[in-house]
Amino acid sequence: MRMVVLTPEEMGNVDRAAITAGPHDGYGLMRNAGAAVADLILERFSGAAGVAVLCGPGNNGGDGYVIARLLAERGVNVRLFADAAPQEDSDAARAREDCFVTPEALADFRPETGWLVLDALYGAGLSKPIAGIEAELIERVAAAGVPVVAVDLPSGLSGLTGKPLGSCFDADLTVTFFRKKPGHLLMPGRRLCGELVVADIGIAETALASMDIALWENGPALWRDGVPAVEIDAHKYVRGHVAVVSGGGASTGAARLAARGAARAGAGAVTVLSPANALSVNAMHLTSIMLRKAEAVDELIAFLDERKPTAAVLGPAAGTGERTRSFALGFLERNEGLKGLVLDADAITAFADAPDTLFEAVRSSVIATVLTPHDGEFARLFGDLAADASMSKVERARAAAERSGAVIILKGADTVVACPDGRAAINTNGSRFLATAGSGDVLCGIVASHLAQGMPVFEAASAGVWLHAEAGGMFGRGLIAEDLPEMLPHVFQALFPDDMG
Ligand SMILES: NC(=O)C1=CN([C@@H]2O[C@H](COP(=O)(O)OP(=O)(O)OC[C@H]3O[C@@H](n4cnc5c(N)ncnc54)[C@H](OP(=O)(O)O)[C@@H]3O)[C@@H](O)[C@H]2O)[C@H](O)CC1
Ligand SMILES: [K+]
Repeated sequence: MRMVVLTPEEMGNVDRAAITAGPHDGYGLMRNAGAAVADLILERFSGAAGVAVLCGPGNNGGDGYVIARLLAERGVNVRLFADAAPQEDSDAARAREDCFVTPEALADFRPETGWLVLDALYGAGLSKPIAGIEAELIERVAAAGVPVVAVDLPSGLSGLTGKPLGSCFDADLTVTFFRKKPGHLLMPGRRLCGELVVADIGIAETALASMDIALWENGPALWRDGVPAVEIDAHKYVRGHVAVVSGGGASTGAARLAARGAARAGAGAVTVLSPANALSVNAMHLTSIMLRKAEAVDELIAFLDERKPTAAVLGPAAGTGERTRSFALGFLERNEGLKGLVLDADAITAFADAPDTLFEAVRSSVIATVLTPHDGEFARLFGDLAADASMSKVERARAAAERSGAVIILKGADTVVACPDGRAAINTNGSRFLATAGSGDVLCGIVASHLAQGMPVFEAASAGVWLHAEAGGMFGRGLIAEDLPEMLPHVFQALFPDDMG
């Protein structure tokens, strides 16, 4: 199943639609939410000496009152801490009335060893930084190192951006409802949530039917059907031909890593395009991958006319000068044969002084273009978006995609893929071991390979990011970039077990 991600605002719309459709009213959903969290606490923290429930003034606090009552009814030692009473006649007010545990002042809360803290201060309605006594209390809990279970979101964390607004709980377990929100998946939110559980609270799947869904957690369900099958009568050029541009004599490894990634990801043929001074070093290290001299753009054009590659990679250690700029524009001017282009690293930096030149070329090109910046490279092309701290990583990537006309792979521990049409995916299977030199070069090759095989661009980019991360995670500690292409067959075998033979 595709893993839909809802913004807090969209979740509010779903709540309202579900309440209108029935059978649960708002208090019914709140009771279901509270029951889901209480059950998890009983299951996971049965050894706790007690549970300190911290309630805020809104519906997140309302969930807290339900949880406090249910746990107390089951014989758990419960202390309840709350200051402001919920708004009269609200669901949270009903939950407080139905809760027989007497509230104590938040200022009196002291974390106790062996107890669990249940954080129901703020959730989706966080509207400003947490300050005053609540901020102090968050610091006390962190200093005591006691376990924290957060309702919906760790209080202080923005469900939209994944960034803390002032003080923020660092939870061991976060229980959210119906669907994940961007703040659960974007860093540092993903880390601050601890383990994330999505609980069913009785909202029907049909609540999503009328919504314009444009954000997903990246995973095979998003693109698996688009991965081209290898037909029984396939020949190598039917399986796509990827061209990878190499840098000069002392910087050729990056292109070979991309080329190897492209080959292992299924392209039938791969050619490295090399300047004259790097031909012999490339020749010494390539076997199944072809090699061709392309010193200047006329040689590139001749190669494209003659060999008709279906996708290309430009950027890894290619240099930031005129050759790279003219190659990028040369690729983008093609109107037949070439279906996809991945621009990375030096091909991004090469346009730092003239981003509009690149964007105009991308927008007027028929070639599906993917840009794969890390944060530093992103800032070189999209300085204003990078500097806008109010934007989430998803919003930044989407705005950049819309402006440039390219699919953006904004890399990091929480890589975001964004399409000019607004679709976006947040990647969550990233391995910390991927932080190694050359890893991004392999990613370019994998993405280009899928483009070369005819996969649509958003799916190709999302598949490439996920497969690359999965390969890194499967290898684990000790990973170097050379290992990534070699892990791909294992990743594919796990993903397509029927594809053997
Ligand atoms: N998603 C679902 O299906 C369900 C969600 N539930 C729970 O409801 C909360 C969202 O509830 P909401 O009342 O909208 O929001 P909060 O409880 O998070 O907080 C709103 C109140 O808190 C005030 N506020 C916000 N930030 C601060 C702050 N930093 N300091 C002080 N006060 C703050 C806010 O004040 P305003 O001035 O902004 O109005 C509100 O008074 C969701 O997270 C779930 O836990 C349902 O229970 C079940 C269904
Ligand atoms: K919370």
